[in-house]
Order: sequence, then structure tokens, then C-alpha cells
Amino acid sequence: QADTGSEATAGVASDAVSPPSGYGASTASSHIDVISLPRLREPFREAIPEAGYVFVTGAKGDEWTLRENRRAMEDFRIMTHRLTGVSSGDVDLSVEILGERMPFPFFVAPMGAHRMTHEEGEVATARGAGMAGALYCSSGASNRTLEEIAEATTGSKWFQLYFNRDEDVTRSLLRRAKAAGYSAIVLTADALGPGTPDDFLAMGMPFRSDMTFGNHDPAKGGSGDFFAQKVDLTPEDIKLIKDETGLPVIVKGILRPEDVDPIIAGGADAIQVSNHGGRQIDGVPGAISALPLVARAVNGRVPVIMDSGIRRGIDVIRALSMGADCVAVGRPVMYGLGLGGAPGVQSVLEALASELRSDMLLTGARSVADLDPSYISVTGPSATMQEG
Ligand SMILES: Cc1cc2nc3c(=O)[nH]c(=O)nc-3n(C[C@H](O)[C@H](O)[C@H](O)COP(=O)(O)O)c2cc1C
Ligand SMILES: CCCCCCC(=O)C(=O)O
Repeated sequence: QADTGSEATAGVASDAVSPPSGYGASTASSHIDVISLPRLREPFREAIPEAGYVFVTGAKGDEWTLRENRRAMEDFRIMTHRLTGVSSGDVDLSVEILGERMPFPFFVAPMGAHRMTHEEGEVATARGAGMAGALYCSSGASNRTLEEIAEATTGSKWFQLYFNRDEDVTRSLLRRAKAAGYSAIVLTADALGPGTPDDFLAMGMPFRSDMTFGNHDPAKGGSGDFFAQKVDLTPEDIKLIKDETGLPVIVKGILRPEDVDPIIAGGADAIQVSNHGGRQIDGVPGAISALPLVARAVNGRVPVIMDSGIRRGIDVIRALSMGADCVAVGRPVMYGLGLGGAPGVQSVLEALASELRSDMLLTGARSVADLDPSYISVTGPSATMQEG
């Protein structure tokens, strides 16, 4: 375990889970200066225990996919339009996905175990997302309960399901998510459990000793074992989610165009192109490289969401031009959480929105609906992939 025994109680918010373990997670609660999202990674390292930093920032195996998520962005060159008459007041970043109006075309990706970063856990992240007006996707591996998280955010919210082998547990999670006001269910299809970066394994998987999975806590209405995940998922499993909730279902973790038809036939209402930020299997392509192929297979039947590697306004433009309707942001939100708690999360999301706004202006696009493949020239390995 990473617990050092040092005291870390000062400044812990009143609704933080107690007692603090001495692990030393951040208790920060202030806005932060954001030059850019990638520049927050080093200060984040200073702000939280090394175990949390390694768990959040690391990825599977040699971390090739983690790096490729960023490198492949360079294969998508922005082809700017000039003298288009667009002014900053004209730029419209809003989108509507599955009935949710979003002020900008990105939201907070589902991520578990926020108490490895901040004492308040997901409650702070969700509050910060709401402060920025962003949709918060609550992870099935949250340390806080889905009800606590729902109460904390003032924005829209989706619930990410780790389908449990025990059907009663899965149904109970779904009923609770619906009752708490989540408006869509994200079925994660590409994960076996926690990310296991080599450096984290070498440290002995030092999760904090008082870490629990809030949604499975019997004292808080939960049941079952988070680790008892159903791995043999098929498109048939989408039906159970829809029958239990009546909510739209997003299937997350798709990279291969051939997977699209059976998943849509199974009832999916959206497809999320993702490689889980490189955390589950190494060697799969950068998510941005897979996006155009998957979007072509979807062919407008349902919305397409993309995540993994989004760090810049121009990355959002790349993804939206290549067929995504919106994107999700992962690790940088955790940087904001560690550095500033809820206001830090707000700072990160607003900084990305501001960068996107000026990038849109300089791209010559008035609204995200204007973005199409004509704004991109594809080169390098990603271009080779498109040729098949
Ligand atoms: C610390 C951490 C925990 C994560 N936990 C989950 C999770 O519980 N469920 C899930 O579907 N994805 C999870 N993810 C993956 C994210 O939803 C997302 O796919 C990924 O972070 C996107 O890549 P990015 O970090 O490069 O933006 C996690 C990612 C991180 C970094
Ligand atoms: C033991 C906590 C696991 C939380 C996150 C799971 C996941 O999807 C990932 O780490 O990646």
C-alpha cells in the first residue's frame, strides 16, 4: 500500500469520505491557471501521491497506444478556410447528443477511483463539471456513490456501467442510475478491470487502503463485487440495459468498423470510439486513426463519440471533422481535480473550451456542424489505415 501514515486532514471538505487514510490525496479547492492541458501533468505529479500519479497517467504494457493516441493526431492536418467572415461572436460550440444540450462538444470521460487523486473523490469532479456546464459521465468504478455524484453536479449526467456477472447487481445499478437522474447509460466494452501500468504493478498496485467502490457499498444501498465483471458481453446484453431503464445506451470502446452493425442492431443509441486511453490493451491504433473508419460504418445512424488523446482545441476539431459528434476528455480532468478540486476541474474544462473557440475561429468554421472531412488532410500511418 502507498499509505505513508502522514497526516492529510487539513482542508478536507466537509462531505469528504472519512476517515482520511493518511494516503495524502489532494485537498485543493481553487481555480488554477491553465496555459494548456498538457502543461498540467507535471504540476499534477507534485500535487498528489506518486501512486495516484502513476495510476492515472500510466497505461498498459509499453504504453505504445498511449503515445500513439497523441502522435496520430499529427496525421490529421487542419485545412483552414480564409476570408470566411466568421467573427468570435459567431462561433457556436454547442451540440445536442441523445437529447442533452451541451455548451461545448466535449464532456468528462468516465474514470474510476478519484480518491487516488482527491480526498473528496468524484463528488468534486462532478461539481466542477457542473460549474463549467459540462456533462459528467460517472464511472461504475467510482469511489463515491452514483447518488452522491448525481447530487453534486448541476449539469447533465450519464452513468457508465461495468456489467456485473450477477444480473441482480447489474439491474440494481441500472435502477439506481435511472432513479438518480442519469439520462444515458454508457456500456464499457473494452475493459477487464483497473488499468495496470507496469510502473503501478512494480509498486505493488498501491491503491489507498481505505478505497472502496461506492456503488457496491452495502451501507449505501449497494451490493455485489465490482471485480465480478461480465467479460463475455454480446450485443444481446444491450437489451437488458434498455429494458431495465428505457434510457439510451452508448457502447464505449469501439475501434473496428465491423463491430458497428451488430451493436446498432442490438439496440445501441450511440457508438463511442475509444481505446480506453491505452489503459487496457497496448498495440491497438490511436483512437483518432480508427474514428473515420468507424464513423463511415455508422453512416449517420446514431451519434459517434470519441475519446483517447484529446488534449487541445485542434484535437476536438480533428475529431469532429472526421465524424465524431462530440468527444470525451479523460486524464486532464484528473489533473484539474488534483490541482484545484472542483474549481480546478472547472478551470480545465473552460480552458479547453476557450482554446477550441479560438481554434474554430482560425479554422474558419462557424459552428461544429460545419466541420467535415474537407477541414482535414490525412497523412502518415492514419492515411494508410483508411486505405485498408
Ligand atoms: C484513471 C482512469 C480511470 C478510468 N476509469 C474508467 C472507468 O471506470 N470506466 C471507463 O469506461 N473508462 C475509464 N477510463 C478510460 C476513460 O473513460 C477514457 O477512455 C480515457 O481516459 C480517454 O483517454 P485520455 O485520458 O487520453 O483522454 C479511465 C481512465 C483513467 C485515466
Ligand atoms: C480499482 C479502480 C479501477 C478504476 C478504473 C477502472 C478503469 O477502467 C481503468 O483504470 O482504466
